Amino acid sequence: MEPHMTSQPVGRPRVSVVETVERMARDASTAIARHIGQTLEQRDICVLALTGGSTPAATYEQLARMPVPWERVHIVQTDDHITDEAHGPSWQVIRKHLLDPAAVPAGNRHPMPTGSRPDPGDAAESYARLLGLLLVGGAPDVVVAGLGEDGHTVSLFHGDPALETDDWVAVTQPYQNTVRMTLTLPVLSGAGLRMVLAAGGGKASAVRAHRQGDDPRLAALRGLLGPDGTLLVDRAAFGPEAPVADPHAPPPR
Ligand SMILES: O=C1O[C@H](COP(=O)(O)O)[C@@H](O)[C@H](O)[C@H]1O
Repeated sequence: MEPHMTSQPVGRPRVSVVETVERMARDASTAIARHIGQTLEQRDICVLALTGGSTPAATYEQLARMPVPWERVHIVQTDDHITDEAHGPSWQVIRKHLLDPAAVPAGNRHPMPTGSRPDPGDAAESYARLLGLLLVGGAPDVVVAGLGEDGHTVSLFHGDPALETDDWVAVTQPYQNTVRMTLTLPVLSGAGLRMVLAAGGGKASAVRAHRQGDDPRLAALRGLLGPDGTLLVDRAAFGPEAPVADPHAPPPR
């Protein structure tokens, strides 16, 4: 078994460190499947809010191979690009690595209406109405997010008004030449399981800033994780000071 480490100095955010993206995928998919099972013991359906990007693909692939009752699991998006295509690139990642291999029923797939130009504001409102029908207690059961090299998570960018709104779904200012649709902290922060996945040395500076304190660029990450969310990183994203491995540490809860 590959080593698994946890770094949690007193008063600092919880960061779980694993050696490889494969181990990250195993730990994250195990935690997600366990949370789905626990939720379905209480209710008829479970709602996963999932991000795109490259990092969670391996997690989705492992989750797709697990014995999950997908007919009772609904998939929504945390964020995506507004494009001229029918669906944004993040939905393509979720569909390719999870929905199709797991044969998630069509009625349980809820892509953001990001192709709905020319009025993204209306599209965001319609997605918020859908969430109002699906979510119990105003939050998904599980949130899986990623981390940008500049410290953003989902599509909540430092300085963007989407960080301040009470609306559940927002349209961002242009970021790197794209406008995004994103769930916001009021809906994301209430999820029972919140995991942010970060891999590779490009994320090390953002992970270090998060561990060190209250850098304003990391406000979205802090808000999403809250006191009990997990930032799960590989050794490269943690940086050279990664703690000594504990091969017996359990996956994060
Ligand atoms: O820009 C974004 O990037 C992050 C991280 O992507 P990754 O490819 O490095 O995993 C992604 O999670 C986020 O949704 C998106 O806005």
